[in-house]
Amino acid sequence: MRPDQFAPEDQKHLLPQPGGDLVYRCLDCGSEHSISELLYTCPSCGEVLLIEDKGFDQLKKLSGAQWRRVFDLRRMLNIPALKGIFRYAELLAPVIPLDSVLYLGEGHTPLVEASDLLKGELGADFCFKNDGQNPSASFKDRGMAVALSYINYLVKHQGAGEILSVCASTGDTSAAAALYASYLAPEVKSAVLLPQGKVTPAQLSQPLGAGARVLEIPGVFDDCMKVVEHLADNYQVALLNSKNAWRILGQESYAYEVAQDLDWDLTGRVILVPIGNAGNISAIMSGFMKLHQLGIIDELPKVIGVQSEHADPVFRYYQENDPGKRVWRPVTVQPSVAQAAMIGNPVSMPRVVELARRYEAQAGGPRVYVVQVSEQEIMDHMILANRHGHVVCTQGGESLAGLLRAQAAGIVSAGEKAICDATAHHLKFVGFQQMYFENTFPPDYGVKPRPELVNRPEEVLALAEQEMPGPGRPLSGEAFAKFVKATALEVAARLGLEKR
Ligand SMILES: N[C@@H](CCOP(=O)(O)O)C(=O)O
Repeated sequence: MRPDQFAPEDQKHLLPQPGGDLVYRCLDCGSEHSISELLYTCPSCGEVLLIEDKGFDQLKKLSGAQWRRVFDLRRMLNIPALKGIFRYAELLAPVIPLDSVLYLGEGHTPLVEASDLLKGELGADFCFKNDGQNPSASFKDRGMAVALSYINYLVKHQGAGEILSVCASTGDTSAAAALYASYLAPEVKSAVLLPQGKVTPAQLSQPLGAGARVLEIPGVFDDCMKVVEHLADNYQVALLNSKNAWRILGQESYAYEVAQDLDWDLTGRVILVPIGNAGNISAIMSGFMKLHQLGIIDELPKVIGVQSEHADPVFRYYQENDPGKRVWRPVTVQPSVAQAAMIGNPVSMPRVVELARRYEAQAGGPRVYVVQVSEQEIMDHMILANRHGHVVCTQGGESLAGLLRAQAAGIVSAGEKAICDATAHHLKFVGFQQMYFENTFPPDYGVKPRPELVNRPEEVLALAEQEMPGPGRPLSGEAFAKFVKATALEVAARLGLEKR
């Protein structure tokens, strides 16, 4: 619909107006810094930042019901800038005018209900939110849409010159960063740093295809991240990891979409999200808190972070119940099938600690948990989900495995319903499925296939005394008819088909 087709009283708030009073706020010393330049850490104390809207209370001029109506009506608009996550512009980055919004089709990924059979088998009530259905096939596109829209705004309206964006990545961030940056060529160029051999072939192909400089570094993601942080501290580059607080704003849209798709009713809902660099869980908590503060939702859902036992620093941190006694200790990661989350020193840990504290204060009690799962559980649950109609990556398997652990631990109770985050597209991680089906996992993963979950192609290649077609050697006439009949007979026998 066009804006002029809406009722006059609805037109007033239909199109977001540039506004807000955004500042970087340091999570440690509390100092405030202008957003006129790109900052990643506090110039006063070096801690990570969040972007805060000092004008947020102005949004309370509309009631929760009015905001719900605005966001619901915007669904009907055919304005590209509002088709994606900027539908929630006032909550994300209201300083960015619509003419600078970069929309590549991100957001509004589906909530897919688990089948009754799968729910019954697992004894759990849940759906997946398929964030693999974003343009570069992961949730990172949400964050990039805001970070690159802001860069676009700086270039278009603030006279910023050429920008080189950099990021470290386990595969998804680099794919998203390269894609969004390439849309803004030639003003924006992109370089990505990858831990050599620790990114799947599909993920490696993505930044290459988008024309980014791809630099492979020895070590793991944490090593690449340190190099990128050094670059950002010492050179003219735009850092696109979630250390960049604009990324966090974009990823809050996950929470807004979940709430909207559930008709803004989060009663008895539980959110399961894998933790890697910890930007996503930070964003999700922040997003739900904003909705709650504006009266758009009445209840804050439980948020459960999930980590593999091969990369579990956040889980370990929260093992200590007494907040005063918790000690942050990065870990050395082991090979993990949840490769996107194979991170031992997440840059957003200070955000997690602070936002979880605020979340629970706002909710009036415990609402944030972290559970740990095994590599075996991740693989088993990814495959189990996928053979019940889902398109779930290893991180999605991690979310589902986390749900079952959370149920066993009494964190999720009967009657509660979970939303499991499938963070990326399954096809990025098919190598792990193949290793499972072929039983070729290197021992350090600790994964053995469950026979009932294994699936292998069967060859129907050579039939006795039957001429078969080959590449560049098609059959024709009588020979082709005989081939079709003989092969169909063989297939029917293997499938146990009865003749009509
Ligand atoms: N899993 C990530 C790691 C970097 O995360 P970010 O959200 O801080 O960019 C990836 O895909 O690279």
